Parts: sequence; structure tokens; C-alpha cells
Amino acid sequence: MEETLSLSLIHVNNSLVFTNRLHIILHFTALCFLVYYRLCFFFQNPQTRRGTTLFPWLLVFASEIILSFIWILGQGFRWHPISRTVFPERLPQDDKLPLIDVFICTADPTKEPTLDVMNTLLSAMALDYPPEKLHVYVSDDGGSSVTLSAMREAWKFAKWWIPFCMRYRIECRCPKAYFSASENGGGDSDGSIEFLADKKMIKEKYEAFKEDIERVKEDHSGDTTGIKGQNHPPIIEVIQENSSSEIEQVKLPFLVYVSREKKPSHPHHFKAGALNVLYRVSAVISNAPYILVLDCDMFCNAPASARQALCFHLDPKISLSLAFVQFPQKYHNISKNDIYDSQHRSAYKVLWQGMDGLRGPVLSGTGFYMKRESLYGNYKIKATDLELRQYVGTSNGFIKSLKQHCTPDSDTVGHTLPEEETLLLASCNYEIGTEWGKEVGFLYGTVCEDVHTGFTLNCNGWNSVLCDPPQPQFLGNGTTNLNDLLIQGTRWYCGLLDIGLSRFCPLICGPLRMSLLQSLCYAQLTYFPLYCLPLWCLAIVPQLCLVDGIPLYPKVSDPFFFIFLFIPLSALTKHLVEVLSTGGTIRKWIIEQRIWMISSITSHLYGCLDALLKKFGLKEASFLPTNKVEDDEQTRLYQMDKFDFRTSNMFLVPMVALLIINISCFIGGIYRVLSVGDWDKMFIQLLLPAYIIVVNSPIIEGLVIRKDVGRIYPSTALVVTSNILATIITSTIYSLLRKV
Ligand SMILES: O=c1ccn([C@@H]2O[C@H](COP(=O)(O)OP(=O)(O)O[C@H]3O[C@H](CO)[C@@H](O)[C@H](O)[C@H]3O)[C@@H](O)[C@H]2O)c(=O)[nH]1
Ligand SMILES: [Mn+2]
Repeated sequence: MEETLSLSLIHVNNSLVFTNRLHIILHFTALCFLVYYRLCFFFQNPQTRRGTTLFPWLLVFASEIILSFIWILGQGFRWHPISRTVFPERLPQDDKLPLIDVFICTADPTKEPTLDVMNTLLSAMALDYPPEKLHVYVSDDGGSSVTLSAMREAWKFAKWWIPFCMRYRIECRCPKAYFSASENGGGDSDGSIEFLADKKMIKEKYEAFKEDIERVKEDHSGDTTGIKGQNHPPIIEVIQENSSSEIEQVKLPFLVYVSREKKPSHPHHFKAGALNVLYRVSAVISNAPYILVLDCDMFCNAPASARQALCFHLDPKISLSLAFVQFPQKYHNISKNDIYDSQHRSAYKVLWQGMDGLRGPVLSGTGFYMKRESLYGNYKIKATDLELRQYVGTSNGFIKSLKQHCTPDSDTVGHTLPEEETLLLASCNYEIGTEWGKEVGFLYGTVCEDVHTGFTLNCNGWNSVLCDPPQPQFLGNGTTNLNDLLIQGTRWYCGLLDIGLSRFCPLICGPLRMSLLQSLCYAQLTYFPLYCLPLWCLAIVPQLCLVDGIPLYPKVSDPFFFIFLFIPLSALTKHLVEVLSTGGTIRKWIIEQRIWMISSITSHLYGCLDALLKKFGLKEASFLPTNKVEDDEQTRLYQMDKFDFRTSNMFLVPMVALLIINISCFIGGIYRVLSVGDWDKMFIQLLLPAYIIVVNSPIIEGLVIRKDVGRIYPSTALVVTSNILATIITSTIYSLLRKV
């Protein structure tokens, strides 16, 4: 009886599917009318066309086409959303569970505080899984002796922490999060004297551990990691028991420190390169069939994820073609209103569910359980050993691991380090001439290695699954200031467009190898940085035409007026309904609109430019890790829902310049309309700047009203450059308006 019980269930929300599809039909019909209206204008007799307006009409029409194109791509997500429930209690006995390797990446001890990285490490070591079946590998791209020494300290603390978690079935096994929750009165259900005494003792051990980390940092304060970090031989060390056995023998997961070789002359391919080294090194040590990948700031908030993921990986109906189980990224430091939309609500609560109903969600960098075999490409068709060596490299140990993959028998795992082999596998030269990064492992060529790799897996027939249990399993560090948000966005949008412009273009590769709907989803992800084009255009052209008295939209009495009113209203309402139905508020809806506008005109634009420069070989790829150090002042502003505008002028100038244009055109436009009296022709052109100004009011507030540190400091450079930019834009468009 037990065996027939399913490990997971799928739920389809029929009314959601129905309303989504109805909305698609209505909105699409309206878009067709819009295109018809615009085309009629262009095919009109030039004499009947109102004089000089061809150029702005073309610009606005082009923007509408791009917006409609991205909208159509986005409907793939809305077609068949599903959700899932898992039943981990139906899994086989512990002794029948497979091995799991955990990969944790860290890159920079100054931007990624060592104590936090160690907390992530401890939370992963304490997963609810047989410890002898768990192997944790830390990749340190900083090559920092601080990280290595801190891991030795973490190992010592783990000997206290893990038994404590197991004994009292602690839910949150990240010590930092656990102690801060219990300080705030949350967390424990156990009130026994024994528990409280143990907890006090563990708390003291944790404080001592924190001091040890500080001491380690001081001891190594002379290190020039920044320089050394990019030029050093591979370092691999198993973190083990040293004989001073303070407490009785506790079983801990196997822990390995890996810092791959770095040479300035060799491209290291950022995180994808780091993960591929862990893939190989772990293959000759534990070779677990499933791998959990974590960013250094994403700790396990609950210990159940491994078993939940196995509900899919061990389900005979799903497992054969299943490449990975993705958990949504959630964050521990998000304020109630989340003014920067750092939780990416739309992605993790709407889009991924939509893809889950097709071939599966996109790989999202962290918090996923990957089947090891799925990243080995077509190694099975390599008939000879020579072919295989050209494919995956020359390590005999690694080739052997391919042949004996998926052995859940933990006894075969040698807990000694095959040193020569692992050093070879972590060296710069190992990948030269092989298919690593091209067909094997995480793929190179973009800083969004996750989307690229997930897309290629889906193309090759693999599926994925979204597992979003009510209790968040992983919590990361969300960006809580504008600067980090925009820098991270620029990197992502460059990486995404890289994929869209490469030979992996989802609109070409996708439909041949997966469903059209799934390809649309990937295309939406890779092309949405193009939002910058229509948003820039619609923030300038209709406004300038308003002042000049050039109508670009049908007048109020025209039947087509309703089409032009319906389309934005339909899009805004759909967005609002999605926000409300995923637990958001009206305020959240406005915030998301604002962040969409701000990032479209800044980071989307810079991301697109970076991608183009890279395409033409004028710029090298770079990956600036997101800052994870908390700053008190910044946190205070964030908690008060106030924007922290302390970012570079590169981001501020476009925002300020476009607002100057919108405000002055709005005032000029009102004045003109009042004196001429053609408000019915200009109605939509009046609404547009008004909407932009209202949504972006925090920028105006930051510029003129606020006096705190986070305001937009009106430096001469900012004021002059914004005004120059606004003037250049205005005069260029005006001169073209008159000519074309
Ligand atoms: O050369 C590098 C650069 C980064 N990392 C690690 O990669 C992870 C992600 O970097 P982070 O700076 O946190 O970037 P985010 O923008 O926050 O990360 C998101 O976007 C990345 C793709 O750009 C994905 O890889 C991540 O999983 C996803 O959370 C971190 O653990 C880093 O330590 C490396 O190991 N080596
Ligand atoms: Mn991150």
C-alpha cells in the first residue's frame, strides 16, 4: 500500500487558468486594433496626415510594438500555472536514501562577511539528512586564508551545534538566524529546563565562535587577498577532526574547502567556473547523484529541503527526465513594503509557477537540487576513452566516476582525499580543449549561467520542478539599497541579453526542442531588458509632442480612444490582480511599477549596452558580487521605506533628466491645452506624464524635500549633467520633429 502512495501532487487552479486565458484573448484583440489604427495612419494619404508628425508616430509605434512583443512572450507564463505538494514522510528509510553533495560558493571576504558564510555552511551541514550521506564543499574564489581558517572554527562549533539541533529538532538551523529569532521571542517550542540549559551553553559556544572568527580576521588582516585571490595554485583541504576530542564522537557531514587555481591569464568564468570545479572535485570524492547548490548568503532556513526535493528525484514517474528541483529565492531581510521589490515577487510567485506547468522553472542560481548526471551532456555516446577524454578532460578518477555514478551505497565513499587528482581537477589548464562550460557542467559565456544552463537542459529534454512549500526552505540576503539593486540589475540584464543575442536565442533554439510556450517564457526572460527602449521613448516623445501640440493618440471622441485606454488599464489591472492574489497590497503594486520604470531606464539600458559592447568584443565580461555587508544607516532608511539614493550619477542622471522633461512638459502642456483648448486630442498625452510623475514621486521627494543622508544630493555635477542631458534630448527630438 505504502508504495502506491504518490510522493507529490500537482494542483491546477482552474479559475486562474481561465481568467488568464480570457485576459490574453481580450488584451491581444485590443493590441490588434492598436496596430490596425497605427497602420491606417501610415497608409493614409500624406496630405491628409497632419503635417510633420510621421517621426514621433513611428517612434511611439515602435515602442508599442516592442511592448506588445514582450507582453506576448510573457503570456507563456500565464497559460498553465500549477503548484505542488510533497509528502516527504512517504520516502524510503534513511538507509535507502541517496548521497547528497552541497556546493556553497563564496568569492570575496570583504563583500561577503565570513561569519555569514559560515552560518550558511552550518545550516547546510545541519540539514535533516543522515550526516554520513551529506558532503559539503565550499568554493572560495577569493582564495582567502580567512575563509579556510574560519571553516576550521565552524567545524569545531558544528560538533556542538548539530547534535543540539538534532536532539531538540530545531527548525531554523542557521545559528545566527536562530539566536536572533529567539532573542525576539520566536522559535522554540521546548521549554524544558534541560533544553534551556543546553541552549544557553550553545549560545555561549556561538559567541566564542564569533570571537574566533574575529580573531582569524585580525590574524590575517595583513593578507592581500585582493591580489593573491586572482593568482594562486589550487588549494583543497578536508576539514577534519583534530584529536582534542572535547565531546563524544559526533557524526558530521564531510566538509571540504576548495579554492581553484587562478591565473590572471586564464578566464575563470566566475560562478559557473567555480561550480564546475566543485562538480569535478566532488565527483572523485563522494560523487553523490544529487547536488544542492547554495550562494554563500543563502542559508537553510528549515532542514526539510533535501527530503522535499527527493520527493521528486525519487519519484519513478518523474525522476527519469528530471534535472533539478528549484526552490524559490526568498530573503530574510525584506521589509514589509519591500520598496526595491528585492523579493522579485513576480518571478518567484507567478512566472516560475507558470513555467512549472510547462517544462519546469528556470534554474535560479541557488537553492536547487540538481541531478549530477544531467550536467554531463552526451558523455554516454562517446565510444572510446580518447573521445571521452576530449569531452570531459584527462582525469582518470573523474572518468571512473562517470561510470559508477548514482551509487547510493554510502560505504563506497572513500573519506580520504585523492590529492593529486583533485588538484588536477581544480587547475586552470584542466578545461582547455574539453567541453566544460560548452556542453558539460554549468555553461559559460554569460554571467547568468543559471538561466543559460537551465535553458539548455530544457532544450535537451530535461525537465525541472518548482518546490515552494509554505515554510521557506532557503533565505538569502536581498538587496536593500538602490545602488546594489541597479548594479545587480545591470549585470543580470547584460547576462540575459547575452543569451538572447547568442546562438542559443530561445526564439530559434526553443521551439525546435521544447514547447512553444516554454520557449516564449525563456524569450521573455532574455529579451525583457529591451524594455529600456520603449520606456525611454515613451518618457520623452509624447511629452515633447504635447508641448508642441502634436497629437499621437486618438482623441476622446474617436472609437479607438477606448482601445488606447483599455490597453494600459488592462495591463495595470492584470498586474494589480497578480500582486493582490500573491499576498501583496496596492502599495506594493505601485512600488513594482516604480522599480520597473527606474530599472528600465537605468540598469536595463546599461545591461543592454554592456551586452552589445561584449558582443562586438569591446568589453570584457565582469561579475561584481553583490555587497552583503549590512550598513546601519542604510538599513534604517530601508526599514522606514525611504529610498537610499546614495548611488552613482550614472544611475541618477537619467532618472532626474527624464523627470525634468516630464514635469516641464506636463506644465507646458497644461498651459498650452488651456490656451488652445484641444484637451480632447491631448488627453492621453496629458495622462502619461502625470502617471510617470506620480509613480516616481519619491525621486522628486529625494531631490527637493528630503534632508537626510539618503536624499539625492544636488551636487553641481548631478544638476549640470541632468540638465545637459535633458536639453540634448529635447533639442534633438525637436529638431527631428520639425524635419521628418
Ligand atoms: O567569480 C565569482 C562571482 C560570484 N561567485 C558567487 O556567486 C554567488 C552569487 O553572487 P552574488 O554576488 O550574490 O550575485 P547575485 O546577483 O545576488 O546572484 C544572483 O544572480 C547570479 C547570476 O548573476 C546567480 O548566480 C545567483 O545564484 C543569484 O542569486 C555568490 O555566492 C558569490 O560568492 C563566485 O563564486 N565566483
Ligand atoms: Mn546574492
